[in-house]
Amino acid sequence: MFGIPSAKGFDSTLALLRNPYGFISETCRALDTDLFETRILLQETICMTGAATAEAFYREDRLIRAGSMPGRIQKSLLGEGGVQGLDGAAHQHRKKMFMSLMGTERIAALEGTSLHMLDNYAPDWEARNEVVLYDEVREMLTRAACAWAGVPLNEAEVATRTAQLTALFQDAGALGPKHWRARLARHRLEKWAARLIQQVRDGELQPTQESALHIIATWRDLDGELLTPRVAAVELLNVLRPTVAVSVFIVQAAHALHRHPEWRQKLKDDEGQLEPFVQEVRRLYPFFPAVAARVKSDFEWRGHRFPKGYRVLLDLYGTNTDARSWDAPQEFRPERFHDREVTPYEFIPQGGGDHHRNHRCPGEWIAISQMKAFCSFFVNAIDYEVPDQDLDLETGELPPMPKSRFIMRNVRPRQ
Ligand code: HEM
Repeated sequence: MFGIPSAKGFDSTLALLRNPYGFISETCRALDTDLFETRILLQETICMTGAATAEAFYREDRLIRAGSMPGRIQKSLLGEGGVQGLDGAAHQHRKKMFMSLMGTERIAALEGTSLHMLDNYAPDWEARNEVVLYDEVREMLTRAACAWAGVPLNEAEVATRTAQLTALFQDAGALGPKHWRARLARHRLEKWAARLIQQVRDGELQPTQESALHIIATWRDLDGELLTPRVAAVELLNVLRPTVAVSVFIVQAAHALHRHPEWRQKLKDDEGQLEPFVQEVRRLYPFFPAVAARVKSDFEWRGHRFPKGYRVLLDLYGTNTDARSWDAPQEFRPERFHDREVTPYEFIPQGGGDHHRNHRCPGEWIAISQMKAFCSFFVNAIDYEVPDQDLDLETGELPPMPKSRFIMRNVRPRQ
């Protein structure tokens, strides 16, 4: 049996914070390995990258999620008691609730709602000299997500809920006041969402049967009990927050269209190119750096010993850009998806493995369909200019966005 190689130094927390998308893969390359041991937040941690390690990571009989997330991420981004921290039968049962929201018709309904929003917003964009795309899309997706989920949202609330839902994914990983802003946003959103759940249970609100609000408010866990209002609130936010977060992918897609203008014409000529284009954005633009689990009991993998209780981090970004799986991995080449079946372990921007059995993101179809709808709108429905601005991705931020948030000027309908 071989020991797992160790990273230099006593603790790698700072190195990871400084370089969240490169630390694991670069350390692996330096050590000529695909996994190594270190300490993160003073805890023994095994970091891994690449498709083979992803396959090992999604062995849920060996690696569990309970207690794997740092408390500060739970108190801001994820909330407590939600599906992310469940294991085994309890996880699979709760996951059914999310998967039941993802039927083809429901995904199409959300896409239709967003397209309707775009039609409503476009005349206003035309009337203004400039628009900041990220701000517009976040607000549109807040409206669309709430409408689709059966959540009432009056006009006076839109700006506040948009800002709060954004704080959950944009400020959670930050240090200092931004992080506290995310925690405050979570506190307020959970109170709001718990009240909605209670109103449905009391018959004061009657969202449609297929809406997320109805399904979550009436879901029963394996013990036959309704979710507590607080846990149901966490799960409702597990639908609203990430749907608004798709705005990041949409801005990244607009950025890719700008940096690779030849793709505008390709997308116009052939809508079959939309899917490879958005898949390449999801592969190459950084979003979530890694996911975490914990070793359930000692096991061996390829001769390496994984001791019980160790935290394990799987490098998502490094796996999506691993030269062992992808030719010229740092080049933007949507055509690589034309004739390629990807395994559930080499292309993992939203986690890997099986959607039903593992913790893989149930929202992948939403992300893909929303990105396609917005890209199609950008190339077929409007013309716009992209004025000089700082379009470098701000890698000190999680997720990285262009500093300018992508300004569009002189938006007009396509003739
Ligand atoms: C913005 C684009 C999105 C990204 C980058 C993203 C990313 C992720 C990642 C990395 C995971 C963890 C996978 C793992 O632990 O193995 C995850 C899980 C999850 N995502 Fe997403 N996601 C996105 C959109 C969505 C959407 C639109 C929804 C729902 C409407 C959603 C709901 C969830 C839920 C409920 C989980 C927990 C699943 C489980 O623990 O079984 N996500 N997502």
